[in-house]
Amino acid sequence: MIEMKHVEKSYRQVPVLRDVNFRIERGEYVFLKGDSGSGKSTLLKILYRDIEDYSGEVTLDGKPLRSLARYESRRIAGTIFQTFELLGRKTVYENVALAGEVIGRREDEIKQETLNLLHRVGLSGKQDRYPHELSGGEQQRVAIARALLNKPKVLLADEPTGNLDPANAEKILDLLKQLNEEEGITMFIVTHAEELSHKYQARTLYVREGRVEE
Ligand SMILES: Nc1ncnc2c1ncn2[C@@H]1O[C@H](COP(=O)(O)OP(=O)(O)OP(=O)(O)O)[C@@H](O)[C@H]1O
Repeated sequence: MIEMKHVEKSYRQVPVLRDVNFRIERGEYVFLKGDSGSGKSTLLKILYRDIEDYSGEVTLDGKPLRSLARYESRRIAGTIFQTFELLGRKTVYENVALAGEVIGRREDEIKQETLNLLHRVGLSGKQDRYPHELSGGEQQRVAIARALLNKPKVLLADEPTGNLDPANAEKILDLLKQLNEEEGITMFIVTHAEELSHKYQARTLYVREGRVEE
């Protein structure tokens, strides 16, 4: 589902990723760890097409990443972030539905799926609230619903629990695990939450000295 071969990335001649090689199969639930500044976000940014100037080969869903248009790869791989990235002037419902509107999906379909997803992530009844009227954990649930609206095969999560207290962090990781098991969505999660991630006995990759190790 995700593969990197000999991936290298430098910022102004300073190498961050030196020779990254790994493979994640469809349906896996994988954590990505590493020291601060080791290159975890950089690696994820390559996958969600925020960084295009790297060398090496990246494959997403069996296709070379470079052969896919950005919008195609972003439909295959949804994203969530530490900072949630919700639109403050839009309601919960609108934040999620917008993901369908921008790619021109039918309104009735968007409505049904948005409501289903909000229920799925535990936010039924909060659809008309604004992000600032929600807890951090709830905001991250909105972001998860938004990321899932267009049925991605992979969810790329950059520190999804970084702004949450331990109890809410655990609930978010539980939800991601549930979505992985029940919907078969491949999960690739950057996390520092050491004590929490042990609970899942998940495969863990480490970025060390510009390489990825098991
Ligand atoms: N746009 C940029 N320009 C120059 N250097 C950058 C840029 N983005 C990141 N870096 C540097 O690249 C290195 C890797 O950064 P990256 O954000 O990928 O690390 P990280 O492992 O995600 O760190 P953290 O755990 O602190 O979020 C760091 O030394 C960082 O300072």
